[in-house]
Amino acid sequence: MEASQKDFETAMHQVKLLKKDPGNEVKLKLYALYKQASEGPCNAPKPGIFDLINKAKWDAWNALGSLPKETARQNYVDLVASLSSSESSSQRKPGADSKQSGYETLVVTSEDSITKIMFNRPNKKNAITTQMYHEIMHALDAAGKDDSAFAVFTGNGDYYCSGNDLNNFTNVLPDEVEEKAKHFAILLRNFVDCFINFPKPLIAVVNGPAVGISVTLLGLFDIVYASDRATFHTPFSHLGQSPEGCSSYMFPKIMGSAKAAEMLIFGKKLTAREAYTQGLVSEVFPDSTFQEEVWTRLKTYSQLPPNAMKISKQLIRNVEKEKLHAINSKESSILQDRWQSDECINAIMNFFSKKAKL
Ligand SMILES: CCCCCC/C=C/C(=O)SCCNC(=O)CCNC(=O)[C@H](O)C(C)(C)COP(=O)(O)OP(=O)(O)OC[C@H]1O[C@@H](n2cnc3c(N)ncnc32)[C@H](O)[C@@H]1OP(=O)(O)O
Repeated sequence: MEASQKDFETAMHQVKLLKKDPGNEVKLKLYALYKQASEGPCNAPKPGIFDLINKAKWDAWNALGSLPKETARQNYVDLVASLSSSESSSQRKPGADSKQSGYETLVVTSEDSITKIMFNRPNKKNAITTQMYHEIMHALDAAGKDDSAFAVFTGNGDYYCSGNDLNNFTNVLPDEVEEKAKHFAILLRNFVDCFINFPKPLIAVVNGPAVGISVTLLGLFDIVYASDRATFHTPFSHLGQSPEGCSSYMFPKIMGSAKAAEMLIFGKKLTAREAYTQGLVSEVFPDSTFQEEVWTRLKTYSQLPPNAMKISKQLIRNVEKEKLHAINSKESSILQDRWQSDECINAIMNFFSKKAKL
């Protein structure tokens, strides 16, 4: 299948996550393909002979001649995929129980055929920064292709995750608000798409309170285990925002529209038991034995035939995939407007002036 504009945008994000410098030759190739894919054949004036860097870039772009934009886009996506996958395989020893390097906001490990992706900003209650969104997308992409049976998300410290890091919205100058909102909407859509598309069973081990996007995404997980200390809170109206992560569709489907509305419109916080009763959580465990019980169970499940589990997950989920992509796109575009509203801007300012704690 031909690479879409969305694949192209995702690849552009992935390039920023490469840890190793791919070298000048590859960088020139990436530059040339990017220009060809976004602007078509080289139309810029040739730089002067002593302008070595710009001349090298111009030469690389010009060398692509009349290569169609779509082919350039595909080649760009393929090149980035090969750079990312060679980087992740060189970071991992085959068959070893390994902590994967290259992540700053996550701890990603592979053990017992399980890829564990742990939010790792315990001092900030695991709030998700822009960097963390990118690292999660990268980790999911790698986990979808590695030889693990399934992927598990959990949090380091007392929280599972406090949702979007509200600092993502600070330090934005008034004339940048519109552009930033557009940028975040694209990031959000790409981020949630990675969960919709994840091909293997996706499991959440909710070790403590969960807020915002870390809750809404649970509707796209296959199994959710929760400590009895966990709570589930989606304070979108308090923040002048609106639901994401496909929760506007998945939550009413899971718990019925009356219960979903209490959460998504009024921001009602659920206990783990309530979330279980409403079908968002598969099982609740006492906090004192949570880690031991859950991981023992997951290790047993991870020995089941991986292809059978993958196929079953896809059978369950794929019927609604297109619908979920459309819902994600709609939710992201509504949020793009919300982030520019006075309601939202005031709510974020209140959080940082500590007037309003959820
Ligand atoms: C690309 C953009 C995509 C956006 C997608 C849309 C997503 C939407 C959402 O996720 S909405 C939900 C956003 N989350 C919140 O509003 C939670 C805000 N945090 C709180 O209300 C509280 O911090 C708490 C209830 C989670 C925990 O309270 P408490 O136990 O009293 O701890 P502290 O408040 O002292 O927190 C410790 C430390 O962490 C910082 N922090 C916690 N959560 C966030 C956050 N979401 N964003 C930024 N910072 C956060 C908090 O400020 C403290 O920092 P400090 O020690 O003061 O430096």
